[in-house]
Amino acid sequence: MIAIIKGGLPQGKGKKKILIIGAGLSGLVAATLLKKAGHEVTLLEGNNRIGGRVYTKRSPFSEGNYLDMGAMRIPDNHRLVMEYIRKFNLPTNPFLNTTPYDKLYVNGVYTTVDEYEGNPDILGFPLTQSEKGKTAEQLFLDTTKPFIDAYQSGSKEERKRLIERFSNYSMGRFLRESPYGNPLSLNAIRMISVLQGIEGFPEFSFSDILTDIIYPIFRKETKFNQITGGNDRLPYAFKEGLKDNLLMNQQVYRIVQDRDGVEVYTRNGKPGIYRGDYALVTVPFTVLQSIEIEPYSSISFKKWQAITELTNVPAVKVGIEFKNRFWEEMKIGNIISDLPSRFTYVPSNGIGSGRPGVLLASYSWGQNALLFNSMSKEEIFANVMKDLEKFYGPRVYSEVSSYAVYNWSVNPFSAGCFTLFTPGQETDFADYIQHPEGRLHFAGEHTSSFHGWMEGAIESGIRAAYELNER
Ligand SMILES: Cc1cc2nc3c(=O)[nH]c(=O)nc-3n(C[C@H](O)[C@H](O)[C@H](O)COP(=O)(O)OP(=O)(O)OC[C@H]3O[C@@H](n4cnc5c(N)ncnc54)[C@H](O)[C@@H]3O)c2cc1C
Ligand SMILES: O=C(O)C(=O)Cc1ccccc1
Repeated sequence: MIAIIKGGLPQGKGKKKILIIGAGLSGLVAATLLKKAGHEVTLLEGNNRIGGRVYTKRSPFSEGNYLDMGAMRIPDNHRLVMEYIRKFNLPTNPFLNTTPYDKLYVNGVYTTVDEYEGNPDILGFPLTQSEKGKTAEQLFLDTTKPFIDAYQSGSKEERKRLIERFSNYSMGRFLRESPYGNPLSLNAIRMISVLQGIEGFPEFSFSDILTDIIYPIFRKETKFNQITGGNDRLPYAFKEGLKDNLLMNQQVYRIVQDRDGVEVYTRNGKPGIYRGDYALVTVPFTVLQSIEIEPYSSISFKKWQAITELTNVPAVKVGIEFKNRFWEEMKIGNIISDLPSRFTYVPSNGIGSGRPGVLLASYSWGQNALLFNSMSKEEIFANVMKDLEKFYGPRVYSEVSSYAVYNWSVNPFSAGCFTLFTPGQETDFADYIQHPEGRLHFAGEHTSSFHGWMEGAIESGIRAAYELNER
């Protein structure tokens, strides 16, 4: 795939007219590759911006300040993302996924991560004798390390069998039943859920949570980057090469395919009908549920099941700009809490600049994010500020200058944040998610092996472009 990013698709089997639905990263990658391979590409974007779930918010923050409301961190082993960043010569800086000053606010106890790691019982989780003195990570590894070791050292086939063996396990069930031994108490599982960030979706697939979240995000060795100036500079880097192919504000509501081609119907502004030989659907399946696809029988039973059942978990981000970067002088880094704000991240850009800074004041996902569905943006802001006062004191009220809230569940163009399997889905219909159906092809992070990452979106865009080029 790196070779395709560098050198383009191999020679195809004749020029085709290809309609691409969605100008998120997967659609932009596929459109760029197919256009370069000589095909006639039309990219239909329903929103008034490109990038989809790569969304950098600059307003209402002061000049030069921003917050990545969607994709914010890029693991340094996400080779496809890093290759495109190199290709477009985009500047990057380290993303502070952890800092030496990180803190915890859990069970009413406010302490540093260092203090907690030196004495985990400081958080007051009522653990059994054998669990006392262990961190959440140690307790988690006690029960999962045999799986992680087997998965890491296994061949592709062995990994597949391992995933199949535990396909019906949620993270919660795996930790409760501890199939490799070392059963945990429910209080230990609570400690793991809060501190390993899975409190929001313990009943989702054990293997998906492990490979998509715990392993990449909470493993200390993983280093992260971000694009300086905002991660949306990556999708916008594709725009120049697609300006004659990209149609904005074209929300697709109907797709009709027949033996000779595909017709795509859009509304917004001027309604449109677009005809092509093939169509690439990159929208999340949650959104695809509201798009008519005809004839119904042109889509297989398992694909319809995947479209209907695949989950796009909730997520809410709250960015608050403060006049001074008081967290720097107070030496307070990122914070994990069991309060509604859940995760707080200090900005990784403008460190030491003395300029106003935008705190990712709250990042919640799964069930934790659902809490905010019941609140107005003003109420969400007030709730998060209440939490921040516990971390930094009442100065937060005099220092605040602006804020922005983004609830991905109410975004009509994603209806959620990222895909996670529920138990059993991986073996039931995972193979059908990316399968072409007649003249319709499918891309997007949900069709990839990196659910919830830009890497997955890019991987799927390249895979789908290759498929279409070969038809
Ligand atoms: C809160 C959050 C945090 C994240 N954090 C990270 C992270 O730190 N690192 C990371 O690598 N990834 C992260 N991700 C995931 C990453 O953003 C996604 O995996 C990736 O951007 C998905 O790209 P995509 O092309 O698959 O889908 P999308 O970006 O969703 O693109 C789909 C496009 O289709 C358009 N569309 C939808 N419906 C229609 C319609 N009916 N007609 C026409 N167009 C339509 C949408 O507007 C959108 O532009 C995060 C995502 C979220 C939401
Ligand atoms: O880094 C993040 O914040 C993400 O959203 C990545 C991610 C991917 C899959 C599940 C949860 C989070």
